[in-house]
Amino acid sequence: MMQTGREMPPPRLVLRGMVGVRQGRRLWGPLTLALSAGSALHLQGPNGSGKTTLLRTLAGLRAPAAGHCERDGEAWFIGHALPLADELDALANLRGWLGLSARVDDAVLQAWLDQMQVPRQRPLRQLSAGQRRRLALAPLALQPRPLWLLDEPFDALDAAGQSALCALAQSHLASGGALVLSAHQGLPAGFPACEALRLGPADWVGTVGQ
Ligand SMILES: Nc1ncnc2c1ncn2[C@@H]1O[C@H](COP(=O)(O)OP(=O)(O)OP(=O)(O)O)[C@@H](O)[C@H]1O
Repeated sequence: MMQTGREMPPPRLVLRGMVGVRQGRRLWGPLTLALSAGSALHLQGPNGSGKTTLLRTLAGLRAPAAGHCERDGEAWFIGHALPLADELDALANLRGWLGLSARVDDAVLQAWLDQMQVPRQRPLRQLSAGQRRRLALAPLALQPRPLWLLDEPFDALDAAGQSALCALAQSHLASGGALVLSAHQGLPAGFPACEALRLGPADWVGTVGQ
């Protein structure tokens, strides 16, 4: 059956003429784009090109120098700095992090930590970098939100951790979510298809997805 515009789901994210500036230098934009449900955007560019700045702006943690963005529903922003306490164990950290929006049963948290092989009763400072990055996948796995903003999510993850993230992304997009991510090393083979956006101080107008 032919779909009319009316029956299409709303885009998960819309940017209108958004410009990012740091220290008086234009990093990117103006960016004008719509990211549809079920679609993924891969931010590309060398160190310092403004990928983190854009992700933080999309998360609402930073104002753009011009233009604006609209999100359809809540977003998870998973960046380099995580809201985790080094002296608490993984279980206590997840209770605090996820409990800010809705309580998740301890049994569910424990089962997930075991499945991801993240030690749950050791202070976080004793975990490896990869174990911490696995922990950072918990919100994505345990609390659905329509938009994911992921800054270098594959950093420090081994092959099994990468596969877990690929599977999460597949099911997120299949259920109508959308995501924007940065990834220096390219994306693993199992990751869903992404549109690429190379950042720079130039006009970029596009639609990602239908
Ligand atoms: N807190 C800050 N104050 C001032 N300038 C900053 C700050 N954070 C980043 N910058 C500058 O903004 C520019 C973009 O940085 P950003 O971290 O967004 O780039 P990136 O593409 O994510 O880099 P990388 O690939 O190295 O992670 C850089 O020139 C950086 O020096």
